[in-house]
Amino acid sequence: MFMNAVDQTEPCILMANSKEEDAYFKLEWCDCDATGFRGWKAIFLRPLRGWVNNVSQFSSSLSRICLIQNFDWGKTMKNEPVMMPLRTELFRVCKSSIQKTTWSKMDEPEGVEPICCIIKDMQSSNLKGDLQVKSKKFEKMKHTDCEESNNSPCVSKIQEALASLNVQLKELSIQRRQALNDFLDLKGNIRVFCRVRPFLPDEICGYARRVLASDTTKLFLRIADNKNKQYSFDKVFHPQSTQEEVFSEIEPVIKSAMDGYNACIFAYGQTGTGKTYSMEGVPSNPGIVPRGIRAIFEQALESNYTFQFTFSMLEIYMGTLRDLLVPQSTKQRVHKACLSIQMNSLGGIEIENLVSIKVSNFEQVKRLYNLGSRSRSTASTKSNSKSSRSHCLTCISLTCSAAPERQKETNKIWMVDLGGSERLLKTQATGRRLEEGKAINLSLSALGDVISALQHKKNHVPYRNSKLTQVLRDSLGSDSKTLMFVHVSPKEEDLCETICSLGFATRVRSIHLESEKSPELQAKKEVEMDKLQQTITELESEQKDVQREIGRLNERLTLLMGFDQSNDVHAKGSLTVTEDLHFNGEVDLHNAKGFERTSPSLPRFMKPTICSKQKTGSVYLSSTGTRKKSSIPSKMKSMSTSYAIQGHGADDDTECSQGTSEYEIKQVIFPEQEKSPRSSTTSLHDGCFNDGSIQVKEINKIKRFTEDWLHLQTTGQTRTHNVGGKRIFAIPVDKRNIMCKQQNRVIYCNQAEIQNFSKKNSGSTKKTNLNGVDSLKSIVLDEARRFNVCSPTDVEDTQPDQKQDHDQVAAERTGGQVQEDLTVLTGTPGFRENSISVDSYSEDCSRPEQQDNKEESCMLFRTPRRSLFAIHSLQPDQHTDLKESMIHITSCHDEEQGTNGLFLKTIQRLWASVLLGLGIQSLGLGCDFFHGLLR
Ligand SMILES: Nc1ncnc2c1ncn2[C@@H]1O[C@H](COP(=O)(O)OP(=O)(O)OP(=O)(O)O)[C@@H](O)[C@H]1O
Repeated sequence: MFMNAVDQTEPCILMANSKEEDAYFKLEWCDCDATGFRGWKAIFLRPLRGWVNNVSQFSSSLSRICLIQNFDWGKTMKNEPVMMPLRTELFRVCKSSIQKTTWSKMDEPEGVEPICCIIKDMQSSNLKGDLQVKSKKFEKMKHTDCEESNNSPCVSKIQEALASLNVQLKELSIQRRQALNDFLDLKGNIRVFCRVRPFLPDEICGYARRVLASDTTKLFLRIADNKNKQYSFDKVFHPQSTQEEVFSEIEPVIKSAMDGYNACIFAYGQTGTGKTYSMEGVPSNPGIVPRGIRAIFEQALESNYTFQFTFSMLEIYMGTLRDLLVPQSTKQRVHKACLSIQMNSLGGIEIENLVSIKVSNFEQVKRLYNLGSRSRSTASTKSNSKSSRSHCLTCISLTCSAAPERQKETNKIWMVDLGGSERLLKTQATGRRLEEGKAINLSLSALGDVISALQHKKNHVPYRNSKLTQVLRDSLGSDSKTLMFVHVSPKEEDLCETICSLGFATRVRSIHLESEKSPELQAKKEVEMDKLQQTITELESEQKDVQREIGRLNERLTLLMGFDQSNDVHAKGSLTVTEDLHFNGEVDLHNAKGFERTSPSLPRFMKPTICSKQKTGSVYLSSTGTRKKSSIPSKMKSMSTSYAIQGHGADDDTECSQGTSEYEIKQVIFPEQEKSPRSSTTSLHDGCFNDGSIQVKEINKIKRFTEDWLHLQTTGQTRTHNVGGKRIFAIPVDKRNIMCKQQNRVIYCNQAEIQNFSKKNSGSTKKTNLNGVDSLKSIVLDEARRFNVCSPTDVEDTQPDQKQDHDQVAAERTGGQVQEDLTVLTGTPGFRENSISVDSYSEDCSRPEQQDNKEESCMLFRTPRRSLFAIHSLQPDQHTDLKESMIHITSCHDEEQGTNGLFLKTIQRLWASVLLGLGIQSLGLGCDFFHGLLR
């Protein structure tokens, strides 16, 4: 018996009944382990079938429970009154078991008392002690005797219970994740479905011959009167299948994505077969994308972790990547940022310059999606009056840093509405339509090759053959989940296209066909899948129970302690995505290289290089807190402008990029501010600084500055310049008041003032002296950079021809008029600040397109447009930081004027020396380096 085993200080095996599965724990006597612990340790002995793979993780958490208690069981066993803590401990270790209403004694190892008996015993016995077990489910937590006059024992009990519940939740989550993954593995990580479109109202005619028939997994095609062909799929959706039915196949993949796996969902098929209908749906009947996104948010809310989501949308049009969330117009096409596909050190794909917007609820995504869809390239074809002429890729990226059991910290779901495959001979397309068709077919064929190679587990997977497969590289294959919906038309006249589509499907699904050859294997697989499905459902309901209990205890703790315990590490379980909602709406410009957030005060040479970051892996891991690059083109156009690609006849026009303006994006993210983008200076007041202090004024100045500047851009009065390989926004000085920086201040001045100023300083060709510009500026920018208020503008986003253009402009520079004080806001480290002559901008302004307005002079601001968004999205703690930085700014003002200047300068120098030393050390240069220098 158990007692005897303990008395004899022999290792003891306990049986815990959970889910009718056997879970064994070993209680091991430990004389002295590495931590100095002496006593009984509960060690997980055997994984639950198909649930727990990581035994060491599981056992370590159990061991930790013993260690937390630090209870020497060996010493106390002989003493009956102190049996209670031992039993409490067992109760805790096997807490998942106590939820069961029935306990079986099956497979009991001889001489071992099952844990269920101990727990039953505990329920009936009236033992002394502070724990009363009153019912089978969490009664310990529910009835913690808080009637005591002194709250602290009660608080500690709740905290203990919370800690224990959190451990339990984690275990359940691991088990559920594993079960789900096993389930999807059995189903197949690459699955192919077929959806048959119904006849459309104008296609229905009495003599239409049916060429398609289907059952749940097979599609029968009548290719001649006496010849049928059969195709197998994971599932076939017949014409009457609803969007809900289709989405039921997506749901497990969404769950898997919540567990940290990448996922990719495609809609493939001939033009006009319902790809967009499946992906997007219609307002009355939404498709996979809206349903999927809604499900993601719902699951995040239910989860006990905090998630961050970003949304991006792009299209691949004739082999070119286009950001659908970036405002574009005909003119801007020259300046628009180039999206380039990069791979980080961990093999993750990132698209440099792709705008990704932090989102926190379904409505935001919906509005962004609608904006993006409007910008898609569409055209009228013979088969579809609004045919998509590109592949449209929608991406939701999920980041959850506090969940080690997730597969990846950041993962993504791609939902892809592929361009319609078409037989060019049949469509008789010419001109641009022909080119578009060719490009689509080529990339679809490349996609087929990749999926087929993955299915056959080939050594070489030809990802590089198309932009589409390059973008999706990390979401196709390995442990990613891929679903392909092949759409077919029911029409007889589309038979050839249908055969082509089904041929594609067969190719990408080949491995499954092989496995289906054995019906026994298939039957076995199905039984196993049913079991796993049941397990998942049970685990999910258990998880919900535990989460509810955690929430309840947290509330109780809050009441007792008078503050929100959700910040407490033990109460972490109650945190949900809503926590993150305050920090929404930030336009997050992807930096594929994932620069980590380095201190802006470090000189550039001290900062880790990309290589060193890749070595340490920080490139990938810090991707969420990265410096962001700006890619938004400078001008914004009102929506609804469409343009034709030049050089083609009207018939060839492809509507694309219908001018999603930044203002529109802002409206999506900050609807409450949409009426007056210029007057929304109150949000910071609403945050922390509503005391009217000087710091607040400074913040408001900066905010006004960015807002005015944004306004200028919104009204199209800015242009971009390419200087030193950097993309820079320039603001022409016109008759309206503009802001400029002079003598350490952001000031507002009008045209006349600027001209006066320019005259005073005319003739000089001095370079911008940033040392003299002002400390305020650099500090503000440093701080801004730190919070991503001022996103770095060192975007290498110009096309090669633009770079050339710039070089030419730079060579033509002559003496300027606008001088250093009407100057440049400093940029990111590494920008050749001291070598930038403001002259270039005045010169630049005299280029042909600017000459129309002779009065115009130019100002250069390296502040990107996203500043405004980022300022709005500062979190309260960031406000505090900013406030501190403003205090710093104020002190710098004093420094220049006051008597403490020398002292402060000395401190600054000392600090710089320390940073220098640290930097050198971080570069890994030790004593040898210094000796080398001295030699
Ligand atoms: N399952 C369905 N039920 C009802 N209508 C459908 C269904 N599938 C497609 N349709 C209708 O068929 C028409 C064409 O569909 P859709 O635009 O989605 O095709 P597509 O494959 O995306 O075409 P393209 O490749 O040219 O963009 C639309 O009017 C759509 O509403």
